[in-house]
Amino acid sequence: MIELKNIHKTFPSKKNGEPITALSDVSLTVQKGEIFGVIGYSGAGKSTLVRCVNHLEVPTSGEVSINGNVLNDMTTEQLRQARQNIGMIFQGFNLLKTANVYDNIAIPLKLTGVEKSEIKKRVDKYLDIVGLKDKKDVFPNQLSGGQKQRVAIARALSHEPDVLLSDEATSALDPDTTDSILNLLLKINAELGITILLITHEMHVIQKICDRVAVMENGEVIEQGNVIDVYSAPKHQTTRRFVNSIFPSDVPKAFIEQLESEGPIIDLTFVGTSADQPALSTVSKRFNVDTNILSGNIVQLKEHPFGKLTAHIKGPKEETDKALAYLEEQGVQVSEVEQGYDSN
Ligand SMILES: Nc1ncnc2c1ncn2[C@@H]1O[C@H](COP(=O)(O)OP(=O)(O)OP(=O)(O)O)[C@@H](O)[C@H]1O
Repeated sequence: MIELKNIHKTFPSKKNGEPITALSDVSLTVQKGEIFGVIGYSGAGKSTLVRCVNHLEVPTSGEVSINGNVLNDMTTEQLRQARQNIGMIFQGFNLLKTANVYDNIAIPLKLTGVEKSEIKKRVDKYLDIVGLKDKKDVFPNQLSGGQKQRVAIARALSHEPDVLLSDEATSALDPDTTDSILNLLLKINAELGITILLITHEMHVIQKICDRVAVMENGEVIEQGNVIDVYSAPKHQTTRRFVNSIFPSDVPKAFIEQLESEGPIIDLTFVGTSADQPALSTVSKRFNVDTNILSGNIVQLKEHPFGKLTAHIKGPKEETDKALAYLEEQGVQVSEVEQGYDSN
């Protein structure tokens, strides 16, 4: 379990001005065995946060603990040992260019005192897990970006950590390669039970593999929770922007404004099995309203379908009110789109 309590991090300003606050009172708990994602725009403080977890950045104040061991209190030697339990992968892979794949994994193991026969066993085991058994003798410049990241993952796993930190590990990869690396992280989490804390600026990464998510802005966590809850009822404006970004509306604002005079425009969010229910179609049969779908899409969250429709409900106010209440009873999240839909 990773526990961050009231973390503050400031950096001295380069021009002797005010110190830069990168993290402000951040508290997070990542449960053992889960995949936890931190999302935010550039400069939100994500990298600083993830680097505080293994004390690559030492927090200005606040406490970091892994499996109950508080990193702040540790001696240099204790911290070195604790870090072996925390693997990390990076956007830029950080491989040794002059060493082949085998040595990229073997050298760090040798430096931590692992025996030669054990090193061979581990390199073989983890190259097999990442699907690169046949690339042992190859040098990094002969590998694709996805293969380089697989080597980096094997290197991190070879220390047999409980925790894997991922700092934008798929940001430099194309969409298909990103998906294959995300599938590999899912496999590692499921089969080896490794807890994963990842940071990203891509919603796709969150929805594909994360159980829980925290949203960061200006060095603060502005919202956190189960991915399904945060996606279906985002509270903060920035979270809504992220969620809307996966459902870009192609309905012209002027058209929506024109329709609004004849009845509400609503966003309907479906979670889990209710995504398959034709709730909207029953509404026009039960009540004196006409429904018209303006746009819609369904995405797959880690385990559940999650859909959003923008629809126009046309009819007398008392009937449209009843229709909206009925939809909510059916487990559909309904929110009225006011003054035209704006995906930003
Ligand atoms: N070593 C440093 N010295 C001074 N300021 C820093 C340092 N590292 C980060 N910062 C500042 O702290 C803030 C948060 O940066 P951080 O890199 O953690 O954000 P981020 O969300 O990871 O952004 P990005 O996605 O662009 O990497 C920024 O204002 C940044 O300029």
